[in-house]
Amino acid sequence: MTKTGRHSPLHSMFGNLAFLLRKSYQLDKSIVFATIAHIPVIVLLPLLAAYLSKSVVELVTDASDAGTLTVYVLSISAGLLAMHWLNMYIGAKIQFRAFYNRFLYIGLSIDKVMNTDYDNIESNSGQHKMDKANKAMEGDDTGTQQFFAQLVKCCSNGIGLLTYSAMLNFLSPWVVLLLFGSTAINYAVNRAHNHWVQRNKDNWVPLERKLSYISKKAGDFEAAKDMRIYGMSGWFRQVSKRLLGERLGWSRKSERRGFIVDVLNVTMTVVRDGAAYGFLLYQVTHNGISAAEFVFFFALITQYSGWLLGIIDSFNALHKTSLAIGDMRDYLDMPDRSNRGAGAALPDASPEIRFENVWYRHDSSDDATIKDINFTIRPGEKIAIVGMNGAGKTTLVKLLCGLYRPTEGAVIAGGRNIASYNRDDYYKLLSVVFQDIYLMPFSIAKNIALCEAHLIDRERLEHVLKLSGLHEKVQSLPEKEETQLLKSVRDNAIDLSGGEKQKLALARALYKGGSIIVLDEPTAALDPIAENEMYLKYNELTASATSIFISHRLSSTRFCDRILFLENGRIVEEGSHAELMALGGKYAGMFELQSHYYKEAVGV
Ligand SMILES: Nc1ncnc2c1ncn2[C@@H]1O[C@H](COP(=O)(O)OP(=O)(O)OP(=O)(O)O)[C@@H](O)[C@H]1O
Repeated sequence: MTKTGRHSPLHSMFGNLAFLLRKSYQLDKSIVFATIAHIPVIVLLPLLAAYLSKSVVELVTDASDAGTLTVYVLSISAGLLAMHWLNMYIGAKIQFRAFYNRFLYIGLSIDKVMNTDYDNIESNSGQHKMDKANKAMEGDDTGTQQFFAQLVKCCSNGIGLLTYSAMLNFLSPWVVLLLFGSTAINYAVNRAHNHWVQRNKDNWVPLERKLSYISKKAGDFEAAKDMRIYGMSGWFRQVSKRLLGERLGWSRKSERRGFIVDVLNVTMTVVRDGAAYGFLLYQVTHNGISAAEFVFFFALITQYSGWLLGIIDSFNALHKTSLAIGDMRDYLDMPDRSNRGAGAALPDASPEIRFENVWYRHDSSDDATIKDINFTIRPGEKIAIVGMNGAGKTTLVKLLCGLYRPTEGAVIAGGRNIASYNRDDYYKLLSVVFQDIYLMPFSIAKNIALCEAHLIDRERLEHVLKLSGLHEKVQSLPEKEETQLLKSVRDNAIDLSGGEKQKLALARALYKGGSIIVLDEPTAALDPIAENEMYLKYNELTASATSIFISHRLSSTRFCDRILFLENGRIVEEGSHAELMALGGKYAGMFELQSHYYKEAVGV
């Protein structure tokens, strides 16, 4: 949808600048000091040069001797050279620190993405905020890196402008008025253009996100098989071409407007300078100002337009920077609704879990995914949740984990609403194997223990490797549990098969030793022998924990104490395997359907 309506940024320009100054002062004081030191140097440099020209003309017209002239010129030139060196030194220092600062902000963004509430980054609005914020941090030309250079330019241009205005006032206030008035017009035009860009960003940021997804996926090894077998490359190219076309359409609009703004700026500058020089010549011919004064004022007027253009450019750049910083703040300030402060004490043993009238609706959906769910899992009880694809099983697990907050109702663990626990404390209770398994380019040991090598409990590691069925495989590798994973990142690494990854994820959950164990389709990729071994060991795996087992293979539910059958977000049947079979309802129907093929195969 195209949006061209006006909407104001949430943060004011000065609010954003104050934020960045304050934050940068906390993170890296030296950049703030370098910025302050750079401003007077930039203002004094051209003034010194103008003064040098004026003095030389004065000495020549006063017929001073060559010796005085040489000493004078040499000393002012030495001063100028020293100022230039200082200017370059501080400029380089600011550049380097700004680069470093940008990485500090990237660090803040990484902290945010890793720590903010899960639903903040899963939602479309959260993703959108993250994309816009990343634009303030990705690359040398972005808000967080450019801010200090632009601030230096803006302040030095501002101070230069005031100083030169005061001096040109001696020549004529009309010159100052002419120079100043025309600048105000330039500024207004540029500001309107920047606002247009900001207002319309929402039209192209989603396009860029899609384009970036396509370029990532096209080069992603994981997608390489499907790309080839399903001949997706032509289709990808078409989608990419269409998106690029839309994106270029917006670029064209923006460039066209930018071009008109540039033409206006240049025209105003030429007219302004022409009028000022004309006035100066008139003063020479009619009011008899001296040659030295002419040279001095000429230099001032020339530099004045430099300050003026500089102030327009740097103020506009600062304004752009501020908008980008506003985007970053919108993202960094995204509030967490979960409890991040002191929370209730965690239960000592495996807790009772209760869902009380729980409803959940995804932001992007009209219908609720979870509808008025009520159930209790006793401490240490083993529950199976079954149901068709999309019934809401994983959503239920995310609610239990506190990754989603119920739209209505409450999830109770250990007698308390889980919202009353500190969020990160509560996570300590949980050992979860999700369907999508996340491996990192570290050793197998680190992938299981998720900590530095010296902190790994080796006995525990060995134990969980055996329990998860991965021990034999690990022992067969030359470097055993120190074998590195992810070939796409490390040369000396290996990749695990789908089933081995699932075993590793189980080992990770067991190593953590949470008192609530949730296994979401943990056997989907296991061979029948490995699957059977896991069922046999299930009591040992989940000993002393309250556990939830989600599976489509209904044979697996027999070792659970109770089964919840979920359909369209509601629990429609509940009981032990025997009870549900006796009921002859949906569970029994599904079980019969699955076992039918096995019976047929063995001729039962
Ligand atoms: N982030 C989301 N935004 C909108 N809808 C979602 C989101 N995540 C899941 N859904 C929808 O919620 C419904 C339940 O999804 P869920 O993953 O809980 O099902 P499931 O029972 O675990 O399915 P499966 O057996 O296939 O794993 C689905 O219809 C799905 O499309």
